[in-house]
Amino acid sequence: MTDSAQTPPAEPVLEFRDLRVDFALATSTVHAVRGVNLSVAAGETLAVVGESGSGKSATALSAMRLNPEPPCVYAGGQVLLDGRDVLALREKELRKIRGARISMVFQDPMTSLDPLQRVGDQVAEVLRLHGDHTRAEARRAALTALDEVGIPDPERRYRQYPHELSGGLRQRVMIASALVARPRVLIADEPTTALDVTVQRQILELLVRLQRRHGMAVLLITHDLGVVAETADRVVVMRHGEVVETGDVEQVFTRPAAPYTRELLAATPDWSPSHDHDPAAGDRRTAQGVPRPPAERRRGRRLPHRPGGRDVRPGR
Ligand SMILES: Nc1ncnc2c1ncn2[C@@H]1O[C@H](COP(=O)(O)OP(=O)(O)OP(=O)(O)O)[C@@H](O)[C@H]1O
Repeated sequence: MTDSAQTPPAEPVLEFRDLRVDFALATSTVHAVRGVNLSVAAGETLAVVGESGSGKSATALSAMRLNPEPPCVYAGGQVLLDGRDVLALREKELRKIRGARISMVFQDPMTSLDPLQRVGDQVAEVLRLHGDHTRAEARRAALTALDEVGIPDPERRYRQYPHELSGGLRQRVMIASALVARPRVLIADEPTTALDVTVQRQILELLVRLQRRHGMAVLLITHDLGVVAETADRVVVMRHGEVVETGDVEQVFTRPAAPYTRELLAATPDWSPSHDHDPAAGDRRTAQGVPRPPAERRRGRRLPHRPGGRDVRPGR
């Protein structure tokens, strides 16, 4: 979320170099990621879009070496986090960086939160795992994190279990635990897909705010081109495990170079953020969570209005 016109490109925090990821199945091998190169700098949001099965999640999970092995085989390339190849680290070293230097928010917090543990303790545990925090310090930091992600009455919520929270609050808890250790990189894989309309918007606004405040590098995986237009600095378009196009969001959306990007944009004629939302009209575009951007973003990033058409989730 930088102004790329004014700020020179910063050093990448996370860099994928010719990454190749295979899934070795019983009768065949899926070449899920076929030589992907991309990088994200501090304070930057890079969106990854593409049809279902194009290798977005397999790429993102590689940044934490989280693809299940087997069947996953890292068949080539590097994933450099602050210059160190994550794929060459031992499990013990990986545990140190996961959650501390790089963390991830998934689509469904119910699968990531422990149903039997109080949510506040789950946030505090990240610090207990990674730092030399006392129990009291970790608790205080967790309360601050819950407050920062906009959870009202954090003292009370701290003691609750995941099932006692709404989907939106659970996603906020996930974001709090992803960010409590102040990672350099946040990976958000369809972070709002499971949420309802207004909550989607709130969560995206929250991510934008936190990203700006902490200057993290954000890798955002989404099917929603409206979200990309509003929140990302650059975009990578993937297809069949390869990057087909990459560039500044405005440039890619207004002057797409690859035929596939043009198809993707044509299949989603309503991605422009310049529409007004009318919930009564059942606006599917907004139903996928286009956040209302801060004023300066609206000024800087207004993209051409494309009247008509319905939003189609590419590849879905
Ligand atoms: N754990 C796995 N085991 C076997 N195959 C997998 C596994 N994970 C991914 N794949 C395969 O790798 C390819 C890329 O999948 P990936 O999940 O990265 O796509 P995606 O672009 O993130 O899709 P979606 O948008 O639907 O999440 C697909 O063919 C998928 O079936």
